[in-house]
Amino acid sequence: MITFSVRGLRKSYGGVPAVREMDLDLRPGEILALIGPNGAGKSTCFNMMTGQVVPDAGSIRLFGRELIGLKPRQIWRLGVGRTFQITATFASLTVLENLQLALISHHHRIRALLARAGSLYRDEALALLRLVGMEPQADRPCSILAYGDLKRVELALALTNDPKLLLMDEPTAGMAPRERIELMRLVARIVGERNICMLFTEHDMDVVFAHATSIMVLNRGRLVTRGSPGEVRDNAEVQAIYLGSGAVYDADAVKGVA
Ligand SMILES: Nc1ncnc2c1ncn2[C@@H]1O[C@H](COP(=O)(O)OP(=O)(O)OP(=O)(O)O)[C@@H](O)[C@H]1O
Repeated sequence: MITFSVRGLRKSYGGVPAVREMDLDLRPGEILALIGPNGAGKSTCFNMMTGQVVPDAGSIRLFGRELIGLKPRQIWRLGVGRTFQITATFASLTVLENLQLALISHHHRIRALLARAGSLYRDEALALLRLVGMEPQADRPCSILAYGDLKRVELALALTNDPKLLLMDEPTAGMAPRERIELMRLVARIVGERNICMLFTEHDMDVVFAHATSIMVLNRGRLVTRGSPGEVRDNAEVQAIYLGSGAVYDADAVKGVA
């Protein structure tokens, strides 16, 4: 069964192609890394999938339903969850309140918010915080959280719409190596348990090769290759792109992956 499929996706800015003819399929349980040097087109792909950028051509389907033409909010409601490179929580609200707010929005209950704010979706919010290991910090303001903890709150926020596809834009950026491993293990567990699929961009090759089940490489808007971590590691064009771009491509990062 295919959860998410993209065909012939294209986007140019001022006549300059940012993404040319992108195709991909995602199945439940799959964790696909979208990698490539700066300017390869990764963010543009992401933004088209979430409805923030309108493609010039192509098709983006979730369970066969066309997403192009829908507003970001409609796409979110259909089950595409997203985290951002920059953490996007309300700093003055507590961890629990942030989760409740997202759940209130998901259940179309913003108007009821003023009347019964404190108790709305509290149990559901606590369950999601438990899932990401943040329940003990539920009552702390987000502004005083450690960065890694904030990323886990963000992951919980991305799960409030019960996503079938989770999009994560550089999920581990700014995190310490140990925190990166922990976050990605948590994500992999959630993807497995909920039988959903995940697509992520990432500059850290340690994270990509350790956690992706498949990898897609873009360069200047063009698909270079797609395959298992082992296949991508051995691809001569991929090695040339990374060595030529000056981007970090640490051969040790992929040792033992085949
Ligand atoms: N809003 C925009 N207007 C004009 N050009 C854009 C716009 N957004 C992206 N581009 C161009 O499209 C190309 C792809 O950019 P994109 O941000 O998708 O790449 P990326 O792979 O995400 O890069 P990075 O790793 O640096 O985030 C680049 O040449 C970029 O300059």
